[in-house]
Amino acid sequence: MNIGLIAHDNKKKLMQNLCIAYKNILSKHDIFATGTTGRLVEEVTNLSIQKYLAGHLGGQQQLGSQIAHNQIDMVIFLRDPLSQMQHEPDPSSVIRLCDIHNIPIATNLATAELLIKSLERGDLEWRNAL
Ligand SMILES: O=C(CO)COP(=O)(O)O
Repeated sequence: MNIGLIAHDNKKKLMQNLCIAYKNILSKHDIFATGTTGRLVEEVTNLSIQKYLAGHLGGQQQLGSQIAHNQIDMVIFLRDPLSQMQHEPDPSSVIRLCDIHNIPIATNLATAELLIKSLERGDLEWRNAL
């Protein structure tokens, strides 16, 4: 499965901890991430991550483009609903593209954990048949 990761600045530590906790599952999949999120996760997990540009420099659009081509099977977008920075792109375009292609997307920790566990159970295998 191809997994997309992106986190607003205030959620990057949470993304690092999530990826540490589920490193063994994530390591069996191909991970794509916006630049800073990807670098920070790599630093703490040694996972190999294909990194886009930084989110505000076009990385979010690069991820969106892959989603638009239905090439991403699951997205974890840990967004900050309370204090999103001015330079941080709005998540709505990514969420919209996921909804167009029926791609599972988690925007908070609870759903992210459910999705990662579902990966391990093979619940998303139907995406291979697309
Ligand atoms: O901008 C982002 C979320 O809006 C994420 O991009 P970075 O991972 O490069 O910080």
